[in-house]
Amino acid sequence: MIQTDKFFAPVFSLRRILPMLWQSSRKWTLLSTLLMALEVAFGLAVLYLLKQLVDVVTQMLGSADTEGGLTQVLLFVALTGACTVAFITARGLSGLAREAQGMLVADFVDREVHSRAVRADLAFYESPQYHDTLERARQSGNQRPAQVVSNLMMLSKNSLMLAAVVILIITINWLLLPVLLIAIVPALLVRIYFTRYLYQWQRRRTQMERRAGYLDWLMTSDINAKELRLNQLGDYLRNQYSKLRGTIRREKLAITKRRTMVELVVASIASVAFFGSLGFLAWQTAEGRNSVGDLVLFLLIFQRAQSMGQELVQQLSKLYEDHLYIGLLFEFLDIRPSISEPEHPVKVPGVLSSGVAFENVGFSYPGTDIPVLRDINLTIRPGQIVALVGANGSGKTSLIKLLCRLYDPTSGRITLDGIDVREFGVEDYRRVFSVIFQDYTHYAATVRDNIRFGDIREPEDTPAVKAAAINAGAAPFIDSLKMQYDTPLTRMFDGGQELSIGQWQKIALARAFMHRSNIIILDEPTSALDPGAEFELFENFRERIDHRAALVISHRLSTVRMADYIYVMDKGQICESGTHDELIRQQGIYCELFKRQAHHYREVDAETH
Ligand SMILES: Nc1ncnc2c1ncn2[C@@H]1O[C@H](COP(=O)(O)OP(=O)(O)OP(=O)(O)O)[C@@H](O)[C@H]1O
Repeated sequence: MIQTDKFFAPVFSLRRILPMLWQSSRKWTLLSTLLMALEVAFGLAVLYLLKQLVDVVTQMLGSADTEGGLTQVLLFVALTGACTVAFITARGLSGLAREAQGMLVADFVDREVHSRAVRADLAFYESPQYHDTLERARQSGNQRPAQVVSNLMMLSKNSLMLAAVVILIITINWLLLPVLLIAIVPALLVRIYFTRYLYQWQRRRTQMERRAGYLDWLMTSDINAKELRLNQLGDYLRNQYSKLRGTIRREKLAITKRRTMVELVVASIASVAFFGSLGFLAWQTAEGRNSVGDLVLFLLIFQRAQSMGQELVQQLSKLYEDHLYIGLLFEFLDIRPSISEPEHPVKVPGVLSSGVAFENVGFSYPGTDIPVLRDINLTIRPGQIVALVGANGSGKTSLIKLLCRLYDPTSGRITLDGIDVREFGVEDYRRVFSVIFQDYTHYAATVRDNIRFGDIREPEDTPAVKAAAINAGAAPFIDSLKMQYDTPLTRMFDGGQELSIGQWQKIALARAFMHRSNIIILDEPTSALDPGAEFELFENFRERIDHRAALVISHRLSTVRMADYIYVMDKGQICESGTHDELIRQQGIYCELFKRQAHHYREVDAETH
């Protein structure tokens, strides 16, 4: 039963492929099917006419009316020629239709992959399994779905043609049939065995291929170029890369070698079978038990049957291979976000009344049982500026990820105006926030788009872009750029300009200011800003963010000081909270940190006074 299931498995994957084809290229699918049918019809007609031709010639050899026979022969030759031309035309056009269909389907598959990729949980991006699944989906290729159907059509075509040829061969001598099977079946089994073997090998080697890809990126991308040169890592990385590729190459070559040897043996057996039959038939003809016409037909047909059989074998094994690889694509397309939409989403309030609250929130990253956040209770009220302070790895960024619902808490809950955030539609809820993360993106796009991406619903010429740039302190340097807001950024494409890290950070800040959200979240927003720029930003921060609520993470306590309320985190927990003055009075971790940072400034003050 399992074997039957396996055998028909490629057909089952069709259930998912056919709707895909229909959705992506209805017209070309119909056209290529029609042309393929014509190709089969003309192909069969050619075979039939060929048989008739041989019969007429054989009859003519034994009859006195050579002239009448000759006219008939010429008629069949002309008909066979015409059908051959029609066959070639149909074959050419159906190839064209298949190619057009293939391109459309490939684009459709790409769109599907991208749609899953942009909706997948952040957790997928942060796990190696996700990268493996994506890499395999990519390996499987966006052409596969179209290939499966085209192969299936070719398979049906060749099966029909082969059936016709087999009938012709039986008319010569039925004993030739097992010989034909010997020529075809072992080759099929060998192909299928090696297709599966190679597939399993490739599955095992996904991580190795990805590592090689990663090393290639390290050696060739601009981001790493500086470090690579100064640390002289080039040769080391090249060696690592060569070693990996060497292992992959050797293993693959070993499989190919084995396959070639086995295929050689199988092909030799098929040849022996063919020449054995030829000898047998020649002997039968010499003995007068077969006509010369039969021998001619055998020579014409048997080789053709053998090559058709080989094509059939190739298509069957290709179909099997496509089925295996398309499974990888479906594996990726079946990824569903675990951050799910509620069945009846509650509308997110336009104006917040009590704000956001963490209630006894605990969290571990998926796939680990190490608690990154424990027992977090925290509130951000409308209009309030809240700061989050803590050592590296204390859980500040993780807390933001939870707040924006990039992850859901493992325990406790987060509420917005008292409602559990899981009751809101995900996208609606995320619109409450505008965020800049530490590792914000440098888009290879114009300055305008880099800012407008904060709220892509705004039109291209929105004045909000300039307003955001002014608030972020980015406007002066943007005005000095050659094409101001239309300057393309990064050196990835022609005419692009690179910015300094601090300038990029100002652009990212402007992007966060662009979106008219209720709460602005800034994760280390001033880490690359010069002290002057930082001072300017926070001097009238409340006006800059239009009296909205803000959550600011910073290691610079001079920044943190202006917050209305401060939470201090340590090892995943909130260990202190209060206003700056309250925390100083508590004489705890915050006070200690503040004193240490202030100490350096006092020293300078003392020296200069
Ligand atoms: N994707 C992840 N999967 C598993 N663990 C993670 C992941 N991201 C972070 N962590 C772990 O969670 C803990 C908290 O990390 P987090 O980035 O929240 O700290 P942070 O306070 O923002 O640190 P920093 O000040 O260095 O930015 C760390 O121990 C880190 O190793």
